[in-house]
Amino acid sequence: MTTAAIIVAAGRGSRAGGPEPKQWQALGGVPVLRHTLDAFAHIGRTVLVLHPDDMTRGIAEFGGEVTLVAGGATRTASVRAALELLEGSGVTRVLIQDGARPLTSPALIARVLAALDQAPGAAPALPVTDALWTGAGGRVTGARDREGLFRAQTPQGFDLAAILAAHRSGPAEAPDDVAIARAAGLDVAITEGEEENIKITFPGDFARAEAILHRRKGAPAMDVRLGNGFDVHAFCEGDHVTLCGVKVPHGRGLLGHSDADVGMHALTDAIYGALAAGDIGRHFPPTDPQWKGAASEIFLAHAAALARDRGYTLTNVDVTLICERPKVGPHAAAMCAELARILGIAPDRVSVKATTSERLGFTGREEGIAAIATATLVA
Ligand SMILES: Nc1ccn([C@@H]2O[C@H](COP(=O)(O)OP(=O)(O)OP(=O)(O)O)[C@@H](O)[C@H]2O)c(=O)n1
Ligand SMILES: C[C@](O)(CO)[C@H](O)COP(=O)(O)O
Repeated sequence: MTTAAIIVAAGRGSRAGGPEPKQWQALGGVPVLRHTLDAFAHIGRTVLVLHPDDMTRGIAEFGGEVTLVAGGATRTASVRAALELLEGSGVTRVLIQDGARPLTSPALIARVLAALDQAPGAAPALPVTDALWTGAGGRVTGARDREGLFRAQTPQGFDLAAILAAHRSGPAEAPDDVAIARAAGLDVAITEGEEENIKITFPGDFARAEAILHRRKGAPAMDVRLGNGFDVHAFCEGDHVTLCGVKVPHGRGLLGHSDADVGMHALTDAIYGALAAGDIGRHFPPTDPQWKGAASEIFLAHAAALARDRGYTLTNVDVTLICERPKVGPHAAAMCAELARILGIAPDRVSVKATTSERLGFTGREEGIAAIATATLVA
């Protein structure tokens, strides 16, 4: 019996976002695909299916260890390309794996292979344990029986001749290869899947996968990130300043492209910093006229949403405003409440305080206000 792994990685990862398709993004310092290939290295022969645009990179990074083939417009077409390539190669069975599932364990692969000895198809799955509802318009409209329902995973293993024939005669598109196999009447055994055998699908899955990797390496599961931010705005003509979302009466205003909320800007940068996601200017360029006079709440809400999307919880933030005047103390509680509202966290996780610079420097000369901020994110 000669087995080959087929790793399909020709998708564009549109739901995961990021600067490049998810299979190329870093996980534990190397591309997601590196982990997936390593998990199947012991199988001996691997066919890696890549998007035509990625072939040059694929040859450079993995050319020496796998057979490369260009994928199609759908996952089904990508699998088919690899199956056709393997026909007549001497391979008798295949394990078809999502490139975006980097944490598949040797034990799970062994279970699929063992089940393949008894059936022409075998695939890992986990029973549905949560209650199942139907819903519409944000309301529960009914319930479904979860008995006998499973969440499908990969690798899905098959007799090569049987699954190739099923693909040739089957639907052009299907959710997975088990669906293709079943449409052709093949018997598919269910083997035990694993909660950690996740497919990277959404942005937050990267943080989940990182946490699993850390735990497997014996490192603490918790990913704690700290970011800092600093900002300065000069005084100008005006009758108030906006600080941490609160309008504070003052004999001067603050100069800036947006509403010049120096405290909120420092905090926004602290969150971007913790995420290693650049700074406020990268996400909201000052050259873009649409941000002229904008409420800084937009920037802070964006940074908080980015943190949530990546799977982080904002555990606390701390802002220090540096100015001689206006006096911040009487407004600090309102500022904390406003920041907490925008961030979607409890007010007791938000601190706003102020200090003077003892009349030294530009803040001491009352030429402007400076702010520093810290944010902690945990996944
Ligand atoms: N034309 C395609 C589409 C998907 N895949 C692969 O199939 C696996 C599972 O698909 P999915 O998670 O849906 O990946 P994408 O199609 O890349 O993601 P999205 O739907 O978010 O764009 C991935 O490893 C993906 O690269 C593929 O090889 N060829
Ligand atoms: C094949 C698969 O991974 C089984 O769970 C899945 O069907 C493919 O991914 P998608 O997110 O459904 O496109």
